[in-house]
Amino acid sequence: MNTQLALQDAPFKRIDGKRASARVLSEVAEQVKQLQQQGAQPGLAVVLIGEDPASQVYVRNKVLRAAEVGIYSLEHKLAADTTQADLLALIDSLNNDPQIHGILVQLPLPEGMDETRVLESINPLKDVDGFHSSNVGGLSQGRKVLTPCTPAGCMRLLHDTCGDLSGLHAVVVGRSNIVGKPMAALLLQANCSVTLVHSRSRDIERLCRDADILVAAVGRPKMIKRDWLKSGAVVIDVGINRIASDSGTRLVGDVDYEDVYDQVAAITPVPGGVGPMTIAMLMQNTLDAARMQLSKGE
Ligand SMILES: Nc1nc2c(c(=O)[nH]1)N[C@@H](CN(C=O)c1ccc(C(=O)N[C@@H](CCC(=O)O)C(=O)O)cc1)CN2
Ligand SMILES: [Mg+2]
Repeated sequence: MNTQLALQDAPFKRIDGKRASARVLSEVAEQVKQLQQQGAQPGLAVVLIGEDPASQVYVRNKVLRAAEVGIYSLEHKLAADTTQADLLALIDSLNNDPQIHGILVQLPLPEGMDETRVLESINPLKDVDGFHSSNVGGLSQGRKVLTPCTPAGCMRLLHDTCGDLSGLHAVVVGRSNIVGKPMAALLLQANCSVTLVHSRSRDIERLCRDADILVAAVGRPKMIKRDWLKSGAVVIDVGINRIASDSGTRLVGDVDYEDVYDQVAAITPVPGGVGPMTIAMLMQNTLDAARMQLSKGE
């Protein structure tokens, strides 16, 4: 097989997630406007428990982006010592609120809360994170369901960069429920041959070297080096790792960007790659959820 990918209108190696996310947001804004002209208004509830500083930033950005695209949003900030019963009661009220089409509970939850129990309590039709087992199952069967935002954003970047992915060998590093597993399912749906590698895999470097597309989602700063990649691979770096620097801390991915740059056909930077796509795809999911519910008269 020709290992050099035919890249789609991609004169630059650096895959610009900010620019791609702005395109998604402007498409969503246009479609929200059309819904509004029919008298409908998509609504999103964002629930944050506790005071994790990174989560606070992500939630603030979600609410800001919602306002920009015309989605009505409500932010529910709960104290770190909120009981699980109170959180479940809030989710129940949002499940029954006809103005709310999307519900998102920011992760990670405070220690002691049962993440599975909480995520399973969200109405799957309003599950704009795509984490409910009904949506996870639907995704693995190739049904059209609400899909986790980060993997959906990675797919959008890959299609923009490579066009058709059929027949390519994709290696996903990391098997989390939020990224690794849904990413593997989406790549399979796009007709890739998929290898999912993880901390127990043997000879990870050899497996990675066979990748046409490599998606890194392990949370280990700069783990993937030049000699892990074949020449001309396309690399999507989902890692967001804060490391110490001269001026405090800085963000780096799971891939050693500078080291691999000459080896790859295209690569997402950190920051400015996958991250901005996560929130843009959340807006897309909220719009899709609203459309689904409005068409069912819910
Ligand atoms: N309920 C959810 N919780 C979490 C999710 C999720 O999709 N749903 N994902 C992450 C956090 N996250 C969104 O919630 C998120 C992470 C990163 C970014 C982003 O834009 N990153 C920037 C850098 C930002 C920074 O300086 O920290 C980038 O990579 O350019 C957006 C959203 C875990 N929790
Ligand atoms: Mg892992």
